[in-house]
Amino acid sequence: MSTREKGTIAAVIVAAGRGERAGQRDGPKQYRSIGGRAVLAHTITAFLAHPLVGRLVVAIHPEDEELFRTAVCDLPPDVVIVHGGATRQASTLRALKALKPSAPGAVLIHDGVRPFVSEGLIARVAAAVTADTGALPALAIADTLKKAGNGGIVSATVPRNGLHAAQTPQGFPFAAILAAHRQAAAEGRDDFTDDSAIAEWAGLTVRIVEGEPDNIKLTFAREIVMADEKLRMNASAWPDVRTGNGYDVHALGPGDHVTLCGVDIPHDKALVGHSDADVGLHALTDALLATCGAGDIGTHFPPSDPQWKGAASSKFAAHAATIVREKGGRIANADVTLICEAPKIGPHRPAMVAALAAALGIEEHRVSVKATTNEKLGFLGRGEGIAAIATATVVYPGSLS
Ligand SMILES: Nc1ccn([C@@H]2O[C@H](COP(=O)(O)OP(=O)(O)OP(=O)(O)O)[C@@H](O)[C@H]2O)c(=O)n1
Ligand SMILES: C[C@](O)(CO)[C@H](O)COP(=O)(O)O
Repeated sequence: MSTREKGTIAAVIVAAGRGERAGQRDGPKQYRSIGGRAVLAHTITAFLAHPLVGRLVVAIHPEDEELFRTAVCDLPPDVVIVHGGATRQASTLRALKALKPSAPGAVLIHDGVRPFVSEGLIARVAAAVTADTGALPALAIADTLKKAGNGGIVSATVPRNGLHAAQTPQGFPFAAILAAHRQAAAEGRDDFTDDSAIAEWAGLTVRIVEGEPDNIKLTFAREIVMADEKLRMNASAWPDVRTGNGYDVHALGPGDHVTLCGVDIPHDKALVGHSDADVGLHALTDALLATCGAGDIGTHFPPSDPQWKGAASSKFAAHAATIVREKGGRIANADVTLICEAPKIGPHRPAMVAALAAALGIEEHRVSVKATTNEKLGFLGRGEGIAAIATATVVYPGSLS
């Protein structure tokens, strides 16, 4: 058993198959919707949200680029996408090669079509990988096993003692599994249905850890239907939707432009602040952090820290969005209201929406920017400053603790 630090394990998700056994009328199974999201989006979220997982590589089919972009639209930029090969084995090797430059100590290899992988299972497999041992989650066979001959006639009852059904994620010391895959490819072996089989063939010890009955592989159409029903039932039982709000104000001083919601607008004054003083992005950063009790902007970017002097505030909002995602959250809506007498916000609204969506890694239809004056009342009305309020709505899986 090994103790692992946060973010030190790499993961490969193979999702380049054609899903022939599930039927292809509705497209490849990894992009079919279960509980309102693509199967693969659920799987990727489970790994991105896991504290131990640092690097992530996803193997997709070259023809699925568009499907992938639509299904998994808020992917952090450091996730690597590779094109898979003709077999699961070939797809895995391509993904492992993409990980080589980052030289992780250990890697978990998972089927894109096992969307119910749990945080506990990922942790259990990761903990069982050592410098010279792989780890395989598996369940002891519960049914009596029959061998059938011609015409479905039973030819033998196979003793089930010691037999297990293999699951993923399977974990390995990275260099050893990459070498084993390379050796298998060099020797023309393309018949391995899982990575443990390749490791075993190459002489690496693989230890079984307890798998999970819920961690099913969606192989046939009926399993996709059942997965959808299960998620819909869970969601109607308790959707964990959280809202957070934020407020910020900065004084106006000498200058020739203001930066609001990521957009530079010519003005006869400038906002005064340690960073670029973008009140819209500051309020939104606080709103996002508030959805998961992660403090406020000052907790993460103290004004006393010289590295944030003049910083683009999009960095702050992007960091808050990463924290939300690490906790498994999906940003459903981000809403900012700017309060000022001038400059006029309307003409810049589309650019602001685009800038906020890009900073948070979400679609533009989830972003709203509004503006109002303060009816010439108070310090805002006298043009001494600009304020912003923001509301963020985030959907977290299960109950956030
Ligand atoms: N050339 C391939 C074949 C499979 N896979 C992935 O390996 C996992 C194994 O699941 P499986 O049910 O075998 O997927 P398919 O090969 O797509 O299914 P089928 O055999 O029914 O066509 C899936 O996530 C699949 O996308 C892959 O990345 N590249
Ligand atoms: C890797 C795997 O999911 C472990 O159970 C399985 O071996 C994939 O095999 P399949 O033949 O492609 O279903």
